[in-house]
Amino acid sequence: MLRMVRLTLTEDVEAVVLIVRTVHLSQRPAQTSQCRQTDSDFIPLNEERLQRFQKALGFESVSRDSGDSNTDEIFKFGEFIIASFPHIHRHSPLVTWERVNNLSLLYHIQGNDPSLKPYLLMAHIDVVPVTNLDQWDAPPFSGEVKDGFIYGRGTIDDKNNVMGILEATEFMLSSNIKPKRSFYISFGHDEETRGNAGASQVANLLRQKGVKEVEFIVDEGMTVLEGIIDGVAGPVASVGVTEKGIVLLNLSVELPPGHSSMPPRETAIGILARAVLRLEENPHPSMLGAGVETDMFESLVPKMSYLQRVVISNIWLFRYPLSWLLSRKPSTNAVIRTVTAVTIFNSGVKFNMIPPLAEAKVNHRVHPSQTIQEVVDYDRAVINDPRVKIEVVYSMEPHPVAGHGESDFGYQVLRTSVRQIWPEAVVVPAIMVGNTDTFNFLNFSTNVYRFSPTHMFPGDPERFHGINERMSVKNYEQVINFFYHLIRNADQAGLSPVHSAHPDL
Ligand SMILES: CCCCCCCC/C=C\CCCCCCCC(=O)N[C@@H](Cc1ccccc1)C(=O)O
Ligand SMILES: [Zn+2]
Ligand SMILES: [Zn+2]
Repeated sequence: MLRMVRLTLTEDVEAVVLIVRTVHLSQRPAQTSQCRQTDSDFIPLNEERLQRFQKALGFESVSRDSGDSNTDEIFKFGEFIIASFPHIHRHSPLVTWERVNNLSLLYHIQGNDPSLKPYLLMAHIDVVPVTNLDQWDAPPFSGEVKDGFIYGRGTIDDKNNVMGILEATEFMLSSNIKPKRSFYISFGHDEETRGNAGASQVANLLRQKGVKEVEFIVDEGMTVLEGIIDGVAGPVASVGVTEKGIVLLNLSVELPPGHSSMPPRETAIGILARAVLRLEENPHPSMLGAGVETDMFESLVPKMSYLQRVVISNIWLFRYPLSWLLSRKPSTNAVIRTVTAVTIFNSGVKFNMIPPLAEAKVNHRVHPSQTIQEVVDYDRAVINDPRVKIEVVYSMEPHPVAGHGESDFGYQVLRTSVRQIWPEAVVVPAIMVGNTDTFNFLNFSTNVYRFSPTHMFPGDPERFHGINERMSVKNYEQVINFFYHLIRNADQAGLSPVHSAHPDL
């Protein structure tokens, strides 16, 4: 249906008559949720639980490169997990668990209703290395609490999710609560190198066990964002319903070496530098309006002003100014286009020698509305220099889009659980801008969600793989309770009105 709307855009600009799509987004029903109101609804972050998280952060379970990781520390972290959660690992008859490939972990928690399809919770136990040690406000493997924040590599990627899932499951089992729906937990040990020794082996093992399908999958991913999307106040829980593809390119230029006193007009370094500059100066086009990000912006409408609503309801019309606005911040830019990061640049042998070879590594994260081939073709056209050799070292197409409607059970379980922890949050489908271990499990379900219950404010996205990775003590309590609610909600057949899990949350 179409209607005419008269708008005043600014005081200087005459009122403009626009034909706009009628989207009564402001009148959409409030999102609903449910929660039991009993003592067993809330898991307090007592000293014991906080200390367990701090100890988990103490393990230097670092993955540097494929085949180059601190396997001793990863193993010890696994031992710590096994020793710290007695109901999961020893007392409960509902749980079976095993080490996979020595370092990863797989659990099965038996529900009492075999007619319900199980689901899968995922996280990873490895972390990326630490850099810029002198700029950390607390040592990165200390788990030190400073001004209400727990510091350490892994606090947001991904020991928060590992420990949150374990605390929630342990609490449930120790409270003698038996789930109706069975679930699996997979903790991979090489996510940070995209290796095939961790989650990929867990997936193989599940297949060997005869598991063909799960109801839904939740892995690390997008987060609860506050103050990060310009013009949107309050928390926005962005749930990755798809994941960007990835292309790793090797660019190289080979030219004959020689004496630096008689240099050629161009060197391999100069040619490659120009190619890299062209890539940076010609970003891939905005895909705004072509996919999930449209659903995301439309779901944000309850948090928007009238003018913003008009813009969002008519992305087809405001695509260019909106793309320009979103492009200004790396975090929002990542949502609307394929991004390009030149991550490694190598060349040169000696001060007085013309280099025989220059190489650069380019890392693209591919928007779900594009294909790997389109990205490589675009790069080739932009570089426009046959002397630059372009090789695809690794690639993965963007993931399919998971259901995110009213009748998509997994999405509704997530949405309900988020609203119990953050009652004022709007839950929106989003594109996961980084990559996860879920690619190993895409054959098990079309309902794959990438979401971490991490509450992020401006400046926080940079902490991923960065300096001063941290999580507030309050947020860690929310993480535990989010997973606890998720496990309980997965047992519910339907949805009913929202209330928060605990007055303090
Ligand atoms: C309008 C919406 C605004 C969106 C703002 C986004 C704010 C940031 C929130 C979440 C970002 C999540 C990104 C973190 C990714 C974590 C997982 C990870 O690090 N995976 C690795 C996997 C990998 C890939 C290639 C080689 C080795 C490992 C990654 O993606 O780099
Ligand atoms: Zn991660
Ligand atoms: Zn990571």
